[in-house]
Amino acid sequence: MSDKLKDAKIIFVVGGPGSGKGTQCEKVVAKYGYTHLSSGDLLRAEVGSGSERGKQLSAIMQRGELVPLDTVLDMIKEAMIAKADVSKGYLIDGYPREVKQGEEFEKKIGAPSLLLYIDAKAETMVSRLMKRGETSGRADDNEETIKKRLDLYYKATEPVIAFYEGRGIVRKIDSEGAVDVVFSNVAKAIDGLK
Ligand SMILES: Nc1nc2c(ncn2[C@@H]2O[C@H](COP(=O)(O)OP(=O)(O)OP(=O)(O)O)[C@@H](O)[C@H]2O)c(=O)[nH]1
Ligand SMILES: Nc1ccn([C@@H]2O[C@H](COP(=O)(O)OP(=O)(O)O)[C@@H](O)[C@H]2O)c(=O)n1
Ligand SMILES: [Mg+2]
Repeated sequence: MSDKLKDAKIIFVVGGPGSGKGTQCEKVVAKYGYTHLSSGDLLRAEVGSGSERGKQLSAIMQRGELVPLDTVLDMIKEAMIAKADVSKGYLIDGYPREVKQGEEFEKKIGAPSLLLYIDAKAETMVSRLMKRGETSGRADDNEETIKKRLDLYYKATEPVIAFYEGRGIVRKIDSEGAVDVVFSNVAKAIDGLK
């Protein structure tokens, strides 16, 4: 465990591609002042830098596959440490993607006190992502990659939720409705934290 992050309050935000994780995290930042770290955004920033590592990441992400665990975890940890002195807590969005990622996070950083499970139907997620793809500029917001991201989500990421359910820290949030309705339930889950 890292000293600087020893007592940090950590919330994992998990859900399928396009379920609305980023949308809800923005609202949590506005209301609670938490630090939002989207693993996908961190990776896209590395791709955008044009570095050699970014080029390798870009290819993996375009295929809808997972980048190596250590790469993502190091990026998250670095970003957390950079905010350690001012942060009230962290929203870790889009991580863990598989049980092993969660285990490594806990070894290197710390344990989450809550897992927000943002849940929407597959067809809802696909249609949101197709719509977002019209303007997002994201190379992975296309039909073929969306399908792979979804498949991988059900195979690798859903077991993460079951893993943390065993610890009683999962709060399932139905995200089929309007953004503000979803957020009222997210806020209830966070208010329940002590
Ligand atoms: N109707 C409705 N649309 C939403 C809601 N949340 C998000 N959206 C839309 O769905 C799309 C995806 O939302 P994001 O917040 O980017 O989803 P994400 O889970 O971060 O997706 P990834 O970054 O692909 O993992 C966006 O274009 C949003 O406008 C919601 O609660 N209700
Ligand atoms: N922890 C993570 C997060 C993202 N990624 C990669 O980054 C891509 C985009 O992640 P994201 O969280 O922004 O979006 P979704 O795939 O959840 O819609 C994923 O499809 C993976 O290729 C990863 O490998 N590991
Ligand atoms: Mg996102």
